[in-house]
Amino acid sequence: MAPVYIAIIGLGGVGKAFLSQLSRLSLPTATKPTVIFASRSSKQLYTKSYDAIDATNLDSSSSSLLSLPDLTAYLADAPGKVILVDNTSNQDVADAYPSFLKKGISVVTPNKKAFSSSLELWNDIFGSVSAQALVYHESSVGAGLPVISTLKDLVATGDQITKIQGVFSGTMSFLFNTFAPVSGSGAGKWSQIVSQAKDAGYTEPDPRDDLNGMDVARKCTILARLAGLKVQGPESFPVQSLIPKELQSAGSAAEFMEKLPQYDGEMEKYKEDAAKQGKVVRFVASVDVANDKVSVGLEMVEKDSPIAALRGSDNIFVFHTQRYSSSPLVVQGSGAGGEVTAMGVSADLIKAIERLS
Ligand SMILES: NC(=O)C1=CN([C@@H]2O[C@H](COP(=O)(O)OP(=O)(O)OC[C@H]3O[C@@H](n4cnc5c(N)ncnc54)[C@H](OP(=O)(O)O)[C@@H]3O)[C@@H](O)[C@H]2O)C=CC1
Ligand SMILES: N[C@@H](CC=O)C(=O)O
Ligand code: NA
Repeated sequence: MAPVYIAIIGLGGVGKAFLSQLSRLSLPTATKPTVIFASRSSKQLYTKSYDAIDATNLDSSSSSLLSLPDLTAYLADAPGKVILVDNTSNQDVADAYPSFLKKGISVVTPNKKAFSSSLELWNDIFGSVSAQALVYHESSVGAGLPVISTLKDLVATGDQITKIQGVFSGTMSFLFNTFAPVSGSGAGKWSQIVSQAKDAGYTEPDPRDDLNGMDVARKCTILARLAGLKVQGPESFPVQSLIPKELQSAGSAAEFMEKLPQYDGEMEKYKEDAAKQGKVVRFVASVDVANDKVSVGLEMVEKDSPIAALRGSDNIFVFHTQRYSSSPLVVQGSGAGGEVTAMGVSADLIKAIERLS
């Protein structure tokens, strides 16, 4: 059997957790993968002769930097099957998936960018998939929760999706569950809780990508496309941003975080408005397949609703389908963080290896 090689791009919160899970994967010895390439934004580690590398040594590496086309050529010439694990949120890497796939390199990733940008890129990616070049992206929605696989199974077995709704962001869930809990007055100011979410590894590399609603909009785009809607992209439907107007053009993420405390009052107002109605405010998403409508934004929800009952960084995905019409299929649990996201990536890797073997 040909050896299986892995190239890992991105060793941040998810990448590091993935690396530690990789050493414990339950696979037959003959199919155990060998890591031949690892990179961060300005470091790469590999050898010309495709030797096994120790990715934990990446920071002391002096390997010369390969461009994405050079990396594609390097991996395409490897003497075995190659799986690229993209643990970045980088658009350029995502844009290169069709080139990797066309060269027989499979892709496993939690990166949402490739699947939620233009429909053209989506079609190019899935048009480039073959028996030798697979794509798995479970953790791009709901981290390791079985959301993509469940939706694909429903569709592949002939069910009709009517609507998918819920809380699709670990960051937003944590923020509102902490800031506006069902009982009590909340555990701090909005900006402090945003910092906690960032420190816990729930946010995107730039937390503004969560707060502007785009992370949830990207997940909705992926789910909508898998459910059969031709959504053009995350900007083609209404998305509510929680970024204060005055900070929309703030420079760096650090600058944004520094100024955010000045606008804590805006979120207090939402909390108070909901409390006056005996409700709590939550960031809710809806992919209404039957009516071809997608929306993302704040809603006042009843305190005894399943959405209000979420804890920590939990997500909830409620699938209403033709089969699950009287009682929806619900997927719920921790929806962000390095370990649970890496679990989805590692499980995808196992599936890819099993299918390639
Ligand atoms: N964290 C979570 O809970 C979840 C994350 N995801 C997705 O997982 C991915 C990773 O998230 P996370 O680990 O939290 O993010 P981090 O910011 O912690 O890590 C990102 C990593 O990508 C590297 N990187 C960025 N651009 C490039 C590039 N062009 N070439 C090589 N490396 C690059 C960074 O390098 P450097 O170290 O040099 O900065 C860093 O190591 C994202 O797509 C995110 O949306 C999905 C579900 C949940
Ligand atoms: N930033 C995202 C990470 C997972 O996709 C979130 O908070 O859900
Ligand atoms: Na998932």
